[in-house]
This record gives sequence, C-alpha cells and structure tokens, in this order.
Amino acid sequence: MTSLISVNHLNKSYGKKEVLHDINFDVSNQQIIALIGENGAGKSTLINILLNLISASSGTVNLLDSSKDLHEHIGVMMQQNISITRITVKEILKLTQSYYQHPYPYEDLIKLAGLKDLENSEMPKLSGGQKRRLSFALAVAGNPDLLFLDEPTAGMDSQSRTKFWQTIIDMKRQHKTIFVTSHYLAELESVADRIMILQNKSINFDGTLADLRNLEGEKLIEFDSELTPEIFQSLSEIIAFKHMGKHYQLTTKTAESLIKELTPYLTAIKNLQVKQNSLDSLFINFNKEGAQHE
Ligand SMILES: Nc1ncnc2c1ncn2[C@@H]1O[C@H](COP(=O)(O)OP(=O)(O)OP(=O)(O)O)[C@@H](O)[C@H]1O
Repeated sequence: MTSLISVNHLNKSYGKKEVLHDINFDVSNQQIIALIGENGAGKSTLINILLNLISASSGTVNLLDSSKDLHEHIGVMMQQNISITRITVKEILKLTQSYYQHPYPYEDLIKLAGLKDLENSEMPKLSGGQKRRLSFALAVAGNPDLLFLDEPTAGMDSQSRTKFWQTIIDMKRQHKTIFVTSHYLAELESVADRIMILQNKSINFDGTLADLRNLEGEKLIEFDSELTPEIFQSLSEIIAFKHMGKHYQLTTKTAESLIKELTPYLTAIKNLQVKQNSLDSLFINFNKEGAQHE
C-alpha cells in the first residue's frame, strides 16, 4: 500500500514548552484513523504540522507522493468554522469547487453534507451545527484523497452526527483516507480502523480497538441489583465502578475472579452481562496508567 503520510522523529516545542516528542507513524490509504488525546495533548498541533500550517521544531513529515499537487488531494476541516457575510451556501461551495480540477459533483456534495434545504441561506445565518456541515462540504469540495477532520461533529445534533459518520464510512469506500480527531469516543469506536493515542507528548498507542482491548485486557460486568453500592465498590477485582440507581457497571481485568467475588450476592443480582469495554473507558484507564508512569 502507498504511504500517504509519513512522520519521522517529529518534535515540537512552543518556546521552552515541549508539546510533541519523537512522533513516528505512517498512514496508508483507505483507512479511518482516529487521533485521540486529552485536552491540550497536542492533536491540533500535530495536524497543523502535517498540513504545514506551523513548522516542527525537528523531524520530517511527508504527505502524499511528492510529485502530487497537495492542494488538489487534501481536504481540511479545522476546529473553527469560517463565516463570510453576504455569500450563500451554494455560492461558497461553487466558488471553492472552481479552484479544483476534479471537484466533487455539486449535487452529490450538498446531499452528502445535508445542505440541500440550505443552499440559498447566507453563511452567517446558519446554526452552529449547520456551519459545521458546511465546513465539511468545503473540505470535500475538491474531491480529496486525504481528509483531515478536527472535531468534526462538535455542535451537531445526534441525527446529524449519525449521518455524518455514515458519510465518512461511505467516503472510505470511495478510497479516501480520513484522519480525524474527536472527543466523542463512542462515535469513533464504531468507525475507526486505527486508533492513535497521544499522551505525554508521544503516540503511546497505535493499533485497532481490538488491540487496545487486548492490551488493557478489560471487561465490563453489568447487572441490576437492589443491594447498596458499598457492597460492590469494595470488591477487590474492580478497577472502575459506576452505578445509576439499581444499574451497576464494574470494570475489571479478571472477569472470572470478579464473578467469583460476586457469587455470594448472585441471588440479589439480575441481568448479569459480561461485555467488551468501550473506547471511552479504555481511554480513561489508559490515561490513568500513563499518568502513573509519568
Ligand atoms: N500557539 C501556541 N503557543 C503556545 N502554546 C501553544 C500554542 N498552541 C498550542 N499551545 C499549547 O500546546 C499544547 C497542545 O495544544 P493543542 O491545541 O495542540 O492540543 P489539543 O490536543 O488539540 O487540545 P484540544 O483537545 O483541547 O483541542 C497545549 O498545552 C497548548 O496550550
């Protein structure tokens, strides 16, 4: 497979503050890559360096085949929406398309971004979620091979989010590669082929969700019970504990041992289920462990 992004020994400091340290990775085509990390971990900094919007302190970044015109092949949706007065959705999209040799067909583009009913609305009059959808359409307008999306669904309602991720899966089927950052891990969980965790200035995990589950070896045990939370909270095999009323959610690395510990209470437990842990909890626990090693 061709390497679309290749990053080697990349470092970035703002003044004396080091933000990225020895970052190395390659991205090949037709993948959805999720870059995740806590606020301030350096995700936007990394994307800005990849896009050559800011410079690295040291190291190298190669994007696409060097013979290609990057402008024609890369689409970008940054965290901030742009807004221009007295220009409609249709006008800005048509204008943007005119800068590209092989733009995404206009009718497909507005359908894709769910903007058909807003074609004649002026940019500043769009709601936050609608502006986000327009930013996405602008990123796709040139029909790029490689898309960078920084917090794409921030401000979108739940229906728009679901539709948005379905569109991203469709784009992957059209042989596009998508590099995305988001704090909505439940959404990324169902679409990402590859997860990269940026923590303590470095990429400390790079693999699939299954790899992360194997690494962390965590399982969720869920059940309903009338018993008091103190009973379950004191079990020795749990690493995280949540309850909402009678519904309990325990995270453990040793499901069998925890079920043994629960045995005395089984008559007061209903709907017991052992589940795979979510990306959200895996990420929280990964970060807790990372903080302990700092
Ligand atoms: N222009 C700048 N000058 C100085 N420090 C900066 C600058 N831009 C970012 N930083 C710092 O670099 C660190 C990484 O910021 P960055 O915006 O890359 O994080 P992020 O992971 O994208 O965060 P978030 O999830 O909140 O968007 C933060 O500590 C931030 O304060």
